[in-house]
Amino acid sequence: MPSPVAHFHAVVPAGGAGTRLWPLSRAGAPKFLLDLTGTGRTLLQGTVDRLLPLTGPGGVLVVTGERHAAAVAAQLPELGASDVLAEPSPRDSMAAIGLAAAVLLERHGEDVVLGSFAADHIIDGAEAFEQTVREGVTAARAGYVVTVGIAATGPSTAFGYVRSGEALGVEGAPSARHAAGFTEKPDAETAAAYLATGEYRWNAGMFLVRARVLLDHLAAQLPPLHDGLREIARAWDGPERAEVLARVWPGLTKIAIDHAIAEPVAAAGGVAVVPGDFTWDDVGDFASLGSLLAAPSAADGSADDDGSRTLGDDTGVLRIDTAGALVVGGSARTVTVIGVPDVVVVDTPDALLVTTRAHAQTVKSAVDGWRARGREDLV
Ligand SMILES: Nc1nc2c(ncn2[C@@H]2O[C@H](COP(=O)(O)OP(=O)(O)O[C@H]3O[C@H](CO)[C@@H](O)[C@H](O)[C@@H]3O)[C@@H](O)[C@H]2O)c(=O)[nH]1
Repeated sequence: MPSPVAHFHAVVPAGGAGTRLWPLSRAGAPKFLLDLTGTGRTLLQGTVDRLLPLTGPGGVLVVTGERHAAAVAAQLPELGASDVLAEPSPRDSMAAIGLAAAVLLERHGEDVVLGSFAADHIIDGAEAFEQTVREGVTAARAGYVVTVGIAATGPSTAFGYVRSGEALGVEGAPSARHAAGFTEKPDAETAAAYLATGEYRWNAGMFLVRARVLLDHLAAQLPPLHDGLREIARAWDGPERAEVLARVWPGLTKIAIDHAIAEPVAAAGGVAVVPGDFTWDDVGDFASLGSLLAAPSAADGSADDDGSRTLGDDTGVLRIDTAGALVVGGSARTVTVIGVPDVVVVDTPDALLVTTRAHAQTVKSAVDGWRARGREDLV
C-alpha cells in the first residue's frame, strides 16, 4: 500500500454523459456509474480506488450533477457527505474543477495540491500511476500546472495534445518536462502532423496544480468565473450555500479547463508534462471498449482468440463466427450473433443497438436522433 502524498487532494469531475456508449450509458445512468470492465466495480469506483491510497482518507472530492449525487454517494460509502459536491447544472470541466479548487482552499488552506482525474477512465499499472502522480505533485509544488502525457498511438481528434519541451529540472520530478505547447482536440490533419514529429503526447485529462495557482490563473484568464466560484466556495460549508448557488451558478462561463487554463498557460510557459507510462483508456466508444475486454480464457474453450467479446454475463449470449464483434446482453432475452464480423450488438430492456466497430464514433447521433423524435425516455 503506497503512503499518502502530503497535502494532496484528488478531485474527480463526474459529469460527462458518454453518449457514444448509448444505450448502455444514458443521461440518468452515465458512463462513470457503470461497470464496463466486468470487474464488479464501476468506472467511478475504480477511479476512487486508485486515488484514496495516494491521498489518504478524506482526500477525494467528487464533483457531480445534483441528479447523480445520490448515486455517487451510494457507490462510494467510503466518502463523507462533504466529499461530494453537487452542481445545480453542468457548466463544463473548468467550473467543476475550479469549484473543487476553491472549496479545498477554503477548507485546507494554501498548501493544497490538487490532482484532477476523470471519473470514467480505465487505468492499469498502479505503480506507474503512483510514480506519475508523485512526480506531478512535486512539479505542481514548484508552481506549474502539470499535465500527464500518454504515448499517442494514432492521430485521434478526441484528445488534447501536449508537446514535451526541455527538462523541468525540479528535484524529485526527474521525468517532468516543460510543455512547449498544448492544443485541445486538433483537427485530423494537425493531429497527424503532431504525431509525425514524435514530440507530442495525448493529454490524459489529468491536471496537478496547487489550488492557489489554479485559481490565480483563472483570475487572470476569466475573472468573472473565478470570482463566482470563490463566492460560491466561501458559502459552501455554511447556511447560505443554496442561496449563493442559485444566484451565481447559472451565470458561470461554460468552458473546458483545457481551453480556459491549459492552452493559454502553456503558451506562457507555465505548464509541465509528466509521462503517464501506464495503460490508459478513456473508453470513448464501443470500439475501444471491445479492445479493452480481456480475451476469454482457454478454459472457456476459446483459446483461438478471434477478437470478439461479450460484456457482462455471457450465459445469454451466443457468438458464432463473429471475429471482432462486441456483444452486450442485458435484457431478459438471449442474443445470438452468427457470421457477422466486427458487429456491435448492445441489447438493453428498452433499446437495441446494432452497428459496427467502424461506426463506433457515430453512435452519439442515435442520442440526437431519438431526442429529435421526443424520446427523452430513451436517452
Ligand atoms: N462535474 C462535472 N464534470 C464535468 C463536466 N463536464 C465535464 N466534466 C468531467 O470532466 C472530465 C473531462 O471532461 P470531458 O468533457 O469528458 O472531456 P474530454 O472531451 O474527454 O476531453 C478531456 O479529456 C481528454 C482525455 O480523455 C483529454 O485528451 C482532453 O484534452 C480533455 O482534457 C470528465 O471526467 C467529465 O466527466 C461538468 O459540467 N460537470
